[in-house]
Amino acid sequence: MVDEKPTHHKDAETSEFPREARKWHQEAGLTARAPSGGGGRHMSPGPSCLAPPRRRCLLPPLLGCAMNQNGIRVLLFDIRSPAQTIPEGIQFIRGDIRHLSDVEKAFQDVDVSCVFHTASYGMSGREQLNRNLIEEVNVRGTDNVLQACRKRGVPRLVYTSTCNVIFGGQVIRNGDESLPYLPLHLYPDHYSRTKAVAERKVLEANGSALERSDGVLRTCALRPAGIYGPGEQRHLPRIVNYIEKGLFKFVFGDPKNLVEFVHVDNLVQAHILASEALKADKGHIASGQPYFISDGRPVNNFEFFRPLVEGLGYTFPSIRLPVTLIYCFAFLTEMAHFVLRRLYNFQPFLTCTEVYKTGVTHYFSLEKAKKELGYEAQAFDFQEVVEWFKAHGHGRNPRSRDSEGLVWDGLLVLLLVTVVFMWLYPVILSL
Ligand SMILES: NC(=O)c1ccc[n+]([C@@H]2O[C@H](COP(=O)([O-])OP(=O)(O)OC[C@H]3O[C@@H](n4cnc5c(N)ncnc54)[C@H](O)[C@@H]3O)[C@@H](O)[C@H]2O)c1
Repeated sequence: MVDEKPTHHKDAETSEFPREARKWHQEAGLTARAPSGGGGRHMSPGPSCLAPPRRRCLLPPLLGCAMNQNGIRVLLFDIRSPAQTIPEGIQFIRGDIRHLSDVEKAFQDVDVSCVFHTASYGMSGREQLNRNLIEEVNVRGTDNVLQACRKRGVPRLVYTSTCNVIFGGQVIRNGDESLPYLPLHLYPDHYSRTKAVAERKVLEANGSALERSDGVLRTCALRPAGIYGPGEQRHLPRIVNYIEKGLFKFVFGDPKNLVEFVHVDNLVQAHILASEALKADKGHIASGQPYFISDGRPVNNFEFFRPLVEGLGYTFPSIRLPVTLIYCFAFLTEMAHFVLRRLYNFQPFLTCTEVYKTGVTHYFSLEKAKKELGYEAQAFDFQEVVEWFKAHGHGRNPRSRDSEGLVWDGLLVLLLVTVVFMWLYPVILSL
């Protein structure tokens, strides 16, 4: 994703999507503002950018929208078309980051001043198990972006990394950017491993010479916690699906285990601040630097989702299971997926990595981001997420019958008995 020279909304009127863009504006509550000249310090998406409950919480379009609102021309490069019609002033280019020719095509005939590399693959669910694709998108894709930046003389690159580049299932409390990467074999999943490899490549590319100018490429990486917001499409629909199917019957791990999340608007703000902090007038302070980004409020993973469960009219589970038991269950599910994937590529209930990410304490200090980027996390109410789901037809019907729930309860008990049995089997044999 790239931003360019400042543009005027008049230009945008002749852009590719004028009619749809107007519709999007109306749907999303977007109000076009006069361009600021492109160098604005406070480039916030603001409440008018994409107003709940209609908007979708997807980082690339929201970031593009925020930049665009400040009068900056934006090119959105993605393999998938945006779920919503994009606003005026944003041009969408379909392409595959795995193909250098696609990436280079996106840079043609434009004077790109900053690339926000947010594309990735394999973070959650069954995606996590597709190692080849994960490697190709996250590592080769990043190589292609770096190559295109150097070749086309792009001076700034902000990479959207993840806090998982230094988390391998170990307890981390208030960790900071001095924590080392893990040896590659210790990453619990291929997504985290490839994100770490890609982040290193991005940070090592800082200071490399540009082909078309005397300048150098300046890079930095943001390491967000789990992203949420109204219309988030990766984690929340899966969770709501489990809740609605009656599968959210237990929580696991110690209630004192803490993780953290970041509202998409805070993350958008962090990206904009990071791109500014790569400029000369900020002393290139972010050059070659990683930054943890979150809401700054460590919370128990399940408690974080309590407002969603209860807000949709369901009962928050009172059963609490040990992490090791759930890990065993996840391991068996992954094995079953491995064996059956060609016949039936089902969505695993939980993967081993998801058990770590949700059940083991890991949260990070925001001090560096505050000091060097000027990042300040705004507080958000989870109720807006609940309202989004309600506005999209979710929520328990009080008159609904519980028979389906009983079937799922039965299945769940059966699964747990199987797991416990398999867990105890070696112990029984050794007696
Ligand atoms: N969602 C989270 O909780 C979370 C947490 C930490 C870090 N991150 C990072 O934030 C970024 C955005 O997260 P997200 O959940 O929106 O990610 P996502 O998986 O939805 O993917 C981001 C975008 O990459 C695009 N993409 C995938 N393969 C592509 C390809 N081959 N060519 C071009 N585009 C391709 C997708 O279409 C999508 O629009 C990612 O880099 C992710 O690693 C996300």
